[in-house]
Amino acid sequence: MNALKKLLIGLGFAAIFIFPVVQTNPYYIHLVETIMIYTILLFGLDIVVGYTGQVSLGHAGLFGIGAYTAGVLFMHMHAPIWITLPAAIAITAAFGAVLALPALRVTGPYLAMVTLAFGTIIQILINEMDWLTEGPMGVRIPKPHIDGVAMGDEHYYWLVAVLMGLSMLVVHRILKSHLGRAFEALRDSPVASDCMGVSVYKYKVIAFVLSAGFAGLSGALYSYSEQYISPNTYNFELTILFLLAIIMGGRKTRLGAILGATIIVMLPKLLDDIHTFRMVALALAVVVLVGSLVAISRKIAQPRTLLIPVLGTVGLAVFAYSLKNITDWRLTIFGLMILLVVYYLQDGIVGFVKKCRDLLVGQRTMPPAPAIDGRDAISAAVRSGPEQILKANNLLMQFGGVKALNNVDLVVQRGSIHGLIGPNGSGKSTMMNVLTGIYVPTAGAIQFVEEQIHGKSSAHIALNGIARTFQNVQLFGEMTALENVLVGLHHTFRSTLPEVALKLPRHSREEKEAIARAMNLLNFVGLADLAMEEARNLPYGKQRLLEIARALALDPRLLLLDEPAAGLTAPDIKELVAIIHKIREHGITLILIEHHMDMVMAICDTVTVLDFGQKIAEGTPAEVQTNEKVVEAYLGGEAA
Ligand SMILES: Nc1ncnc2c1ncn2[C@@H]1O[C@H](COP(=O)(O)OP(=O)(O)OP(=O)(O)O)[C@@H](O)[C@H]1O
Repeated sequence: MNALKKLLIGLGFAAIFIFPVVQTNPYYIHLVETIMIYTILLFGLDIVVGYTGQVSLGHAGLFGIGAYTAGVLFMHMHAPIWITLPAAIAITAAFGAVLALPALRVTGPYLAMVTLAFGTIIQILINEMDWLTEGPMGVRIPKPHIDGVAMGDEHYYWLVAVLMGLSMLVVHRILKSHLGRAFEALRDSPVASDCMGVSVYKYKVIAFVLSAGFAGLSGALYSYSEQYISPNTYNFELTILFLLAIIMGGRKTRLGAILGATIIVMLPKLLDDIHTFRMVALALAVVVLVGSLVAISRKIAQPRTLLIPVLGTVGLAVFAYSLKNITDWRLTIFGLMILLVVYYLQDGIVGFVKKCRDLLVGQRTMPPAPAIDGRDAISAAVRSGPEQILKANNLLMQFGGVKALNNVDLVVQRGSIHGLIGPNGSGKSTMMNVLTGIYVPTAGAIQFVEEQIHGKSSAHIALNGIARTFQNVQLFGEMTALENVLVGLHHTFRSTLPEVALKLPRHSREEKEAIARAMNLLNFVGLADLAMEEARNLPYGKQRLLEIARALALDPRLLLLDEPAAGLTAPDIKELVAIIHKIREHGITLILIEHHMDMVMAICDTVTVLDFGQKIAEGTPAEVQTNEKVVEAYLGGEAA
């Protein structure tokens, strides 16, 4: 974080703290307090929605659990706030775990469906369980007492402000750590995450439980703030508002959460009064009109694309001044404004402002890459293991009637480069997927080093020494090259969530060591200069090299390269071949799938040839090249 950003955050918090001193009207103090309480929930929701890319429709329910934990503990036991807040966090996080553990086992929209049902059930339960929650009557809960004296409104406001600041710090630290990188990686490419030893299921659950914890804290603070809670508050509409707040503010930014909370709290209030609404509509129209004129004059955008937002906002302003009464139109206007923002600002307001800044001021320069310390990037341990490092027996992989692998045996010698070739559809990629646990073979066994690995998860296999690259590059596009390699180094971190949140020495040390190691790995494949560039912006050839560096971060004994030269230019292929030789010199065994025959014949020690899922030949490149079956099946045209 640069000095200017720190200064702005400091000033922002100073303004929040001074607010109740300069503005003593309790109505406004309460409004800002509500924004801060919602912000805490949105910090957590952004972990699930923005970082892991899941949709939760149950955060209003979780918010309700937090509120009722505080309410019920106070009502039945007169528990003080220092008990109700931690209890709300723990109980809501536990509910989050109960929800997430089954829902996240499967991919797809299950989390959305399960959380939707959960939100509804929670509201019904709160209503029905009068013996605990007083049902529709609701629960009254006074402001917290300290030493027997009730806190004043300002003091409670400051407590909320401190807790929001702490939440922001904790969330920021988590998201900048190996945990945050795991969340982001699993959204960008779940299959690559699993193959980097970062279990998609485990980290989705962790993200959801964390998020639920923040919803619990937010709910408990809300109950003291409102001093009365009832089941109606925690409805589906509130869940949608929370989601919209993330989308409108901008995902993956703390400022986006603050902005989103401000919008969902303030917008309905602004629409209460026709004069305020007119002013807002006019200001919006002027901003959009001037912004569009600047964009068109600088040739940043086409007039055609800006027509609808300009007409929409100008139309809204005209409509505002022609209205006599806003009451009947409130919801429609609210919905239309949200639609406009969601449709036109897909990266949210923060994302839009960043884009405008980049366009008007120019892209910001890349921050400098961390230093390279010159240590060997590859650990010596990768050289160990039995002579036959991989033994696959009678592998059968059946998809319906298709036998993608039909009783294939494969033995790979330690320290060799083993080529796997065959015509399109012969089963090479299926073999990679079976070896890395993406597919569980229908029959057969795989022994890697001393362990039977068939049926084991991809993350387990990755952590036990088999790394891979992908035929279609599977990088974590929104992360930098350095962060991509750091995901590969996830297995080197031992620090726990509290250590990350409190920034304890072990975590700082691990992060420093991982960054140094990642820089050495990037240097190994010649990408050190591009360490701070986002992976999606790298040229294609460099992306393939980055995948190799990321795979090497796992300290693999066996590295599987799936068509690494596909789509590369001749100089890129030369660079790639040099890197493959270097990897082998370090003692790492390689399996190489390639269609570039000259490359396979030049660098492989042994070549296995597949055709229609069966092994038709195996031997040295020279033997394979002259094998009749191979010539017929694969090299037929060229040989002829
Ligand atoms: N998930 C799947 N479901 C159904 N069929 C599959 C699946 N994966 C592979 N196959 C089938 O298995 C066969 C082997 O495919 P595979 O992708 O392993 O071949 P390949 O040798 O890697 O081909 P290419 O060189 O084109 O990548 C093909 O007939 C393919 O359609």
